[in-house]
Amino acid sequence: MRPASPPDIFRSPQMNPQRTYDIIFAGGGTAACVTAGRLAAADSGLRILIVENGGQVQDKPVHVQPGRYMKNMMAPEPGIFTFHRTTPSENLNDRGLVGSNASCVGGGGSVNAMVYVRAAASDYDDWEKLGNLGWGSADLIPLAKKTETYQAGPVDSTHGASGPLKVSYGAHETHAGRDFLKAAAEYGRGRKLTQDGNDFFNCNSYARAPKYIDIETGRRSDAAHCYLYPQMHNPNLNIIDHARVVRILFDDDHHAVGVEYHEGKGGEIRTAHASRLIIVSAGALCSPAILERSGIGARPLLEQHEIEVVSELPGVGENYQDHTLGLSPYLSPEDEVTLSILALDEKAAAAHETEWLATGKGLMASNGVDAGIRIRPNANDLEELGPAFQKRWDTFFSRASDKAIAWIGTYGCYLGNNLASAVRPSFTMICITTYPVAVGNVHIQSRDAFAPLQVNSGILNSVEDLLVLRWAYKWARELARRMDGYRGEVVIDHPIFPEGSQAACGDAAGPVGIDAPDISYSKQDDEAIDAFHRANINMAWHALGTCAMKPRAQSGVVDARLNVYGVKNLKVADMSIAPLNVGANTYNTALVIGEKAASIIAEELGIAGV
Ligand SMILES: Cc1cc2nc3c(=O)[nH]c(=O)nc-3n(C[C@H](O)[C@H](O)[C@H](O)COP(=O)(O)OP(=O)(O)OC[C@H]3O[C@@H](n4cnc5c(N)ncnc54)[C@H](O)[C@@H]3O)c2cc1C
Repeated sequence: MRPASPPDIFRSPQMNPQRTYDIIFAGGGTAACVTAGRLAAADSGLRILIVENGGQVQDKPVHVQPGRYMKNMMAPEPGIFTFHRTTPSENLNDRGLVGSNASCVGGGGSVNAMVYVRAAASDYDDWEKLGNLGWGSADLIPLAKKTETYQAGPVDSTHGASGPLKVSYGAHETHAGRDFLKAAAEYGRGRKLTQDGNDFFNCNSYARAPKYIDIETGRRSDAAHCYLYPQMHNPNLNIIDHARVVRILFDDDHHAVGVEYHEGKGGEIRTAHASRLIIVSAGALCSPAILERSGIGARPLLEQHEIEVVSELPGVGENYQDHTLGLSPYLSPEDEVTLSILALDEKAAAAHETEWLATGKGLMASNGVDAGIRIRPNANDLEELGPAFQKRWDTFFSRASDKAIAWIGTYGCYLGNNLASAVRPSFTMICITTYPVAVGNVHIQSRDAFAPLQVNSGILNSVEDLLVLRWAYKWARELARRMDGYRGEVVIDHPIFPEGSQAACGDAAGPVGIDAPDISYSKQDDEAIDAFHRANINMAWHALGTCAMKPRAQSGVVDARLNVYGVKNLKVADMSIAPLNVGANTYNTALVIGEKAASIIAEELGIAGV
């Protein structure tokens, strides 16, 4: 059935007075900006519309000044995130977690921590083995290279020289980053320092942490500013912001022909038409919701909400994965100025902003993350991880030497659950578990596009994931205790160890010696660590997998050309298509998916030069 009313899309001043587009993007986040930017640059005649839930970000300090990321984390400006409360789970002390996605042009890339970590080559090879021809590492690494101008070291077979995004170490190095690498070099535990921890193949070496910050300007380097906005002189490229897509519209032959969206929160419903293609790109939490509201999903769910079934795909919203985020803050010397100040003290932040405006340097040019390691256990570590982890190791990790069990790094500021603790200078050890066993799902609870989604994170449903967190907590604590700036633990953000425990936390006058014995943990101490994680752990906001690129018979939602099964002219392009997890923060992979989508679409539409 064709939509009845004609589209009305003249709201935005940038709008071109056209009523039908060639391509419409439902969601204007990371992948959408890459794909739309590439296509618009290659064919300026292509009529493209992006319908984005959030607002514009161009040159806004909260988005372009890297240090403002801290404020976004501790007290975000209203409207730049959509938060999703997950269903409480007994594995998380009956807590629901807070999932989030950015809500602005550029999506996660406009608000994220700018940490540059790339997947393992074997992650993409595993995707290809599922039947996704053209999605192996040999195809995707060149696309990762294409995204970047690598300012952090030599350009080589995986790092690019002329891509839109600038990647550097930034113009400000935190004490925590320096101390981490110094302690790691001496304490090491069999691991070495490397110049490049992000070549897709190297794993288990300490390294400086590159970031999506342009060393020349000190600005965040993101998909909106580097791919999309440079094309906005083109009147055929249009964005409607503050517009939430309700659903995709289909004709009688199941061709996607338009999108229906709310103009503003609860505002009028409008439609826009596309003659060639619609691309759902609303991120792993919201893309499945758009599909379900459009009649694509599991039949029982659609019928429950009285939605006409257009394509029965039970995999929509399933296979939801993320990483698990463990944070343990440590006290720094009293006189240390850390990034926390940018979130806590607007006057101080203003002074750092002035420096940033004049020089592009200083605290405001930093994301606070200067060192880390994609870590893989050795024989001793495996013994510590214990027999319950062994099967996971044997069946998953042992076969691929580039797969890490966690990324452990340091933030030069307080990141914990108790804002009041942020006033004392501190640094934080972060552990992101890379391939949790946990798999959850996300589904609509109503046809209303503003109704909360039902999100089951699955986090800590498996004991193996708890064991990795326990091991990583201890490992990170040993390193932290040897860092020059260590002055003890921020006790409230650590496990409550039993009275008399050798593992008890507290203030310290300074670091222990490099050769000091490691802390010995009793069985009760281990239980305290596990209890702490169940009560405090969150997800890393690296959602993926909910519109998985897999064969339809295996609960897949899109094929290797990103086409949604059972309908025509409809693709999905964002982190939701990742069929399996990647062992890294997900921005780099989202960019790669955007590039891959651009090349697939260009090929199909006969556009050269993408
Ligand atoms: C706070 C935070 C910090 C992070 N830090 C890092 C990091 O340091 N390094 C890293 O590698 N990764 C990081 N990530 C993850 C990374 O940013 C994401 O994986 C990536 O941006 C996902 O890209 P995407 O295209 O799949 O979706 P997104 O970039 O999330 O884009 C989806 C877009 O769709 C829009 N949308 C949703 N629903 C609708 C609708 N119904 N109608 C219209 N528009 C809609 C959203 O507003 C959003 O703009 C972080 C993520 C967050 C949230």
